[in-house]
Amino acid sequence: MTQVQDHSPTPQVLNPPLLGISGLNVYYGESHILRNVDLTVGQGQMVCLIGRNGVGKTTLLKTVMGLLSPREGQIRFRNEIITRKSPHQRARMGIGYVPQGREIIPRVTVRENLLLGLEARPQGRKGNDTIPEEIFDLFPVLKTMLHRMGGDLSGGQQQQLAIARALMGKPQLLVLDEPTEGIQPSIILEIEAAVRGIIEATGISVLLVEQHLHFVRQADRYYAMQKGGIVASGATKDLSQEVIQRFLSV
Ligand SMILES: Nc1ncnc2c1ncn2[C@@H]1O[C@H](COP(=O)(O)OP(=O)(O)OP(=O)(O)O)[C@@H](O)[C@H]1O
Repeated sequence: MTQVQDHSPTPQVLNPPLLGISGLNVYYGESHILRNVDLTVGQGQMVCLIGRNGVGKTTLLKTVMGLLSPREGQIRFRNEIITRKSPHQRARMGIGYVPQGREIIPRVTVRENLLLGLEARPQGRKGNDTIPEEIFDLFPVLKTMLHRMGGDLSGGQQQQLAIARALMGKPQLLVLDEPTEGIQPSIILEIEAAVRGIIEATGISVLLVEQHLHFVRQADRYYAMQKGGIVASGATKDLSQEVIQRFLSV
């Protein structure tokens, strides 16, 4: 397997990473899915995980969120070992998650979907919670739809709602699983711009699974997966045609 040379400074040298994954091995039953995965996300960094279908990208994100338990390895967040913490604990520590398929609740309003995101705050929800204006600055379309049912929104609008809901918990790390899957090209650009806008406005970090090259290029660094292992990594500005052709379906 070719290893792509990584000449960018490792984030650990500059700062302790916000998220540090080492030696992760994850199984579904006896199927060995993730193999010795190491990955870091620095403070304020956007990191993109690329790879073909079925290589284990979603499995890795689910393990970061605590939805799957690794057989071996360690996950650190803000310098604390979180490998055995529950998804709920991780959310309250500051990891926001937008799963593949978005998981918008169809029969409650957009407003209520957004307020559910407050459950991830350490103090949970109060009776008189409101939606901060910054959410609508990032996703103006949601302001006009607050009283619509979540299920009545288009795919692109639901994706924006899912990201906005995750931001309601004020995460330090936002984990996004293929936010542009099944979404029309003009809306992909809006989502891309919003994710960049979130990083610029809040300084949070992003770990993202993505297939669209234009979006991948917005990230600072990439990790490429094959058969459950990381086989290449580096700065996205150095993404070669070879890596693009091997790991992205462009
Ligand atoms: N619940 C499950 N039980 C058993 N095997 C599973 C389960 N979910 C996923 N797998 C297998 O684990 C492997 C990795 O799947 P995963 O969804 O992590 O891949 P992926 O890279 O995210 O792909 P995609 O882009 O298609 O979502 C695949 O071989 C898949 O068939």
